[in-house]
Amino acid sequence: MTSTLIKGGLVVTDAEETQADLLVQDGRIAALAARNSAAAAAFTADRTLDATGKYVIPGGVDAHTHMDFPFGGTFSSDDFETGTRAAAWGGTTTIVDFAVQTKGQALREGLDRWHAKADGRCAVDYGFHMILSDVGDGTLREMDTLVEEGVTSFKMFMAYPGVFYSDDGQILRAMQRTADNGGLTMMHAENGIAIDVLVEQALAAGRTDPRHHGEVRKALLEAEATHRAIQLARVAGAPLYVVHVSAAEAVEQLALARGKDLPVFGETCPQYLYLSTDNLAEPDFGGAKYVCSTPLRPREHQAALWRGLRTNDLQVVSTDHCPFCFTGQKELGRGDFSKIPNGMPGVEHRMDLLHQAVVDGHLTRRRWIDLACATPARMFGLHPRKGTLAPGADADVVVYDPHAEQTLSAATHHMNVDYSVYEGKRLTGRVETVLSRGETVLERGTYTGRAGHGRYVPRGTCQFLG
Ligand SMILES: NC(=O)NCCC(=O)O
Ligand SMILES: [Zn+2]
Ligand SMILES: [Zn+2]
Repeated sequence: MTSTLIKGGLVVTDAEETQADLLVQDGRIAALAARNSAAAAAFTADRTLDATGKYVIPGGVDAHTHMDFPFGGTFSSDDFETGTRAAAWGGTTTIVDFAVQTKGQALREGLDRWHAKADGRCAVDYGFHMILSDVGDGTLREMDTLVEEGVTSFKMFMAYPGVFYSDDGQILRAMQRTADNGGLTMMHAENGIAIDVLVEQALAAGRTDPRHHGEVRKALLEAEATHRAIQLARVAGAPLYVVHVSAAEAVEQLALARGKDLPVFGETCPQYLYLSTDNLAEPDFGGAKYVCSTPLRPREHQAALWRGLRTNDLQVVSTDHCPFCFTGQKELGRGDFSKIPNGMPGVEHRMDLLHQAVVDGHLTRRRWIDLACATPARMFGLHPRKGTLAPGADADVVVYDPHAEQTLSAATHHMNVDYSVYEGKRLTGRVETVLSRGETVLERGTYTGRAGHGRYVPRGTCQFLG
């Protein structure tokens, strides 16, 4: 395997920023040395990448994607091949996707199915969480085996009754199991039973447009479920990670719990930071493009999310990448917003949108890398192999041009979906070159990766727990 010297850039990790050169050998980071030092002068490699004026950062870790995911009678439109290629374009070199337990099935069947979907098709490395949708004695026993195998996190849903929903008893049992086996419960925190009542009432009153999706999925019902999940986790003595937090009131619940030193963590996504209920109200059924759950909120919620990211009441930004084409998929919900498949595309743009947050003064550069690389790697047992630039780590490296200008558009993105939720949005900063385990998958804007390069990564347990 070729060795690569990345020279002249500003190396940014969650811990420090240094003018340093970085040597990659055999797929790993071999060494870092300060610019112009004797150690740097001694570096030799088969090829040199000039990163002058650029940042050299760890490859992104997106801990929340849904490739080829069944929802609302259809499947998300990116499979593992197209979705991980788009991830590579955007500087994300590891994804953690959600394998699904179908009702009546063993976890093993669901996990095997997800391995079959991904095996030999990925451009970048990947791991799996497991969605629990049928918690009984067998499922509880299987959770222990999965943790030992490297599937160390389990998503449960307080939403979607009749589909993925678990009741409080099932949630408590699964949490008790993780208290013993070291797993981490990831919670979709919305009161789905109450939401379904509001959905029924809205449809009966003729309120069928996409914007009503946002109106019935109330912030208070996200906050209530977040509060309940935290109390159940306390009773179980288990840690909790709340996914796709969008409501200010839910951030408040996380902050209260963290103020008590409870092992409670939270994730938000770029769509909640940049989009709002204004998008859900776009005419001619255009709002359907923005239907996801938890839903987009009124703009006022964004300040609480940015603050939560700064104060560490929220620790991770993932994408919840779950794209459905407008034509033929989102359209399933014309005349009934509850039939619009939930989810939106995003895996390609997370690193750039968070860099824009640095440009806009919401985050520091190191916090950008912390939220997008280091903390998701630690949260899901991948650090220091992933999420940082240190000797011995996988050489997942991005050369990032902080001055390049770009305009996001469906015409130029690489995700397999026929619209962009950020159509026309201008960003400062762009991924230039990407290495995945030392192999170049993107070189100055030309894709050089291949399906099958990406490997399955078994994970350890959450590294924030004592
Ligand atoms: N978020 C969403 O709308 N779709 C994907 C499934 C989930 O994460 O709840
Ligand atoms: Zn969810
Ligand atoms: Zn999701």
